[in-house]
Amino acid sequence: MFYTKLQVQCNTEFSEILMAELAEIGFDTFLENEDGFEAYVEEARYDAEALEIIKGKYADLTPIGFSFENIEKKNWNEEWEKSYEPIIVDDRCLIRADFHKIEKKYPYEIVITPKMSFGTGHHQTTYLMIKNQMDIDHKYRSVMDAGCGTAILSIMAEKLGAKRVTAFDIDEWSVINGNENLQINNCRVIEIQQGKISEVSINGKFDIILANINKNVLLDEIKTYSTYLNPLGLLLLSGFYTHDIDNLLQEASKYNFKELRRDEKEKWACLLLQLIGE
Ligand SMILES: C[S@@+](CC[C@H](N)C(=O)[O-])C[C@H]1O[C@@H](n2cnc3c(N)ncnc32)[C@H](O)[C@@H]1O
Repeated sequence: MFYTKLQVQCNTEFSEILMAELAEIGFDTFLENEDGFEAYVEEARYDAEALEIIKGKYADLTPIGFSFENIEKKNWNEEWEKSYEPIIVDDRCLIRADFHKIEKKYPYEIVITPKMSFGTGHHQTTYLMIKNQMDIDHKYRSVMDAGCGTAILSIMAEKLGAKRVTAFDIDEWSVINGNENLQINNCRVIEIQQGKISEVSINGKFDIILANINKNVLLDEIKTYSTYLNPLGLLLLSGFYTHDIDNLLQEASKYNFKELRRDEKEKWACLLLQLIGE
């Protein structure tokens, strides 16, 4: 069997939406790389016309490049594994796929099977979230993971001692892939739902909310996060650039958040906020 491998060159802000569009036309594995991402589809399901429609839809919004090659299935796993490197966050957490050999033990280890869901640790924002989570006391805390992708942050939360994690994502692939990853990592306290915060079922309040989504969704939802946090609860945000920090802080200040810490990696930002009294 042959697969078509498509290399998509695009601005990182468009990766997520383009992956979703390609998933609609049969692509089922996505891997981010320096230029954008790789997408794979069985050759028989490759639909050049549908791809042209997607190209046309985004042509005026952003420059996008597509190049493709056909790969035989026997080489396909090899190809995919070659381009998926393990990640070490801060010398404390190893994020790897199950086919990677473990060469050194780290205090934390997360196994992620990368499919189409965002969140393998390769993106700066996931890296920043994991790094900052490791400095937050999660023991016996209740945690919300908004926009969970592969559920990588939920898995980290459980490994750090969280007593319950409510995770959700608008993307149904995230629920499927997230649950696979929960199994591989022997997680017990995480529940994943599909939908936005206003659509999923949420019980009680939380000590920590993790939200790595994007600037616009965060600006819209900061108010809602404040209603789900216990007093002095923590909100860890990423998915936006350093130049968006002031905008987010201004919105957060309307709902009694104060900044505890900021971090950045290659222009991507991460903010740790705390809900203070009225
Ligand atoms: C930047 S990825 C982060 C994934 C993962 N949490 C991580 O840190 O790697 C953002 C995720 O949020 C999801 N998403 C986008 N808008 C959302 C919304 N309004 N509510 C919930 N999830 C959303 C996307 O489907 C995507 O999986």
